Amino acid sequence: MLMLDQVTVRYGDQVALDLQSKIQIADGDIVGIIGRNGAGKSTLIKALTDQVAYTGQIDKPADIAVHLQENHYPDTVTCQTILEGLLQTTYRRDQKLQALVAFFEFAPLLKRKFQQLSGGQQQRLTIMMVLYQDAALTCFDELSTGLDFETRQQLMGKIKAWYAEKPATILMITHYFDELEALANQLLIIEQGKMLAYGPTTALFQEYVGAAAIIVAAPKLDFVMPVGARQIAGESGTTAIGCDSPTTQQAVIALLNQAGVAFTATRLNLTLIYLNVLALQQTVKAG
Ligand SMILES: Nc1ncnc2c1ncn2[C@@H]1O[C@H](COP(=O)(O)OP(=O)(O)OP(=O)(O)O)[C@@H](O)[C@H]1O
Repeated sequence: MLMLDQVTVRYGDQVALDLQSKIQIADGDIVGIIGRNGAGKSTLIKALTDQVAYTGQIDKPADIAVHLQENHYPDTVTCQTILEGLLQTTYRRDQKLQALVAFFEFAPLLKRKFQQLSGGQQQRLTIMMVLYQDAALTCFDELSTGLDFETRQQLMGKIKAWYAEKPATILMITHYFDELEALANQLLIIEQGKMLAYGPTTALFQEYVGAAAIIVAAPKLDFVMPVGARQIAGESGTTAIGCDSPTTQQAVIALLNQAGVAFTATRLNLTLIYLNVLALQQTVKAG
């Protein structure tokens, strides 16, 4: 169990994180942490791992593994030497490391130097070192930034498969909501250092979007919404419709089909949760 209570971090005069309430994360939860650039996401991980001073209380496991945004390794030695040096082991005699290297299909790259790897391969090396630790809590900070869609999907698939049978708690910061959808069961939204929403992804969808939603790739629609359906915040150029039940969703779908309009139907969409949490906060501020 991980618990953060009223955690505040200051950099000089600036308050970078001010969580104001209590956050409890259960063992085995995979928590996606999202928010704009500079929201305080990395600062939260830094507080958890004692890289910055904080006020408030944090109860955490003794062993935490962290994947940082930036990783630098020596240029002159091979990846195998980096692995063996940092993990203090010998590849030939370490079955756990061998299994990890096989799982991440890294064996052909062991003799290469770090700078001879592609971005995705560099990430795989770092991820292997993080996973090797088998920590009770693992934090990933933007591990797929700069990678192409396919490489990101592959990495996420690997991480998901690796943890499928393991009781690990994971915090994952990312700007790619699609990759969280497949992985996270909890979502923490941070904005200007404050917690805007935290809870199971399904419960947040229900609360901020509806029982179901429809996304139409057009900024405007020309029909009257059925009862129980309402336009909600969506990505620009699209119209998002929140529905209070699957039946309402079906009614909207029937209208769209009649009008010959293409759409996507969804029961869980993190982008819609995020945009509607932000929209609600702006309404509260304005009011
Ligand atoms: N060492 C530091 N000294 C001073 N200010 C800092 C320091 N590190 C971060 N900040 C500031 O604290 C705030 C939160 O930064 P943080 O890195 O936690 O944001 P983030 O949500 O992780 O952003 P991003 O998505 O861009 O990585 C920002 O305004 C940032 O400029």
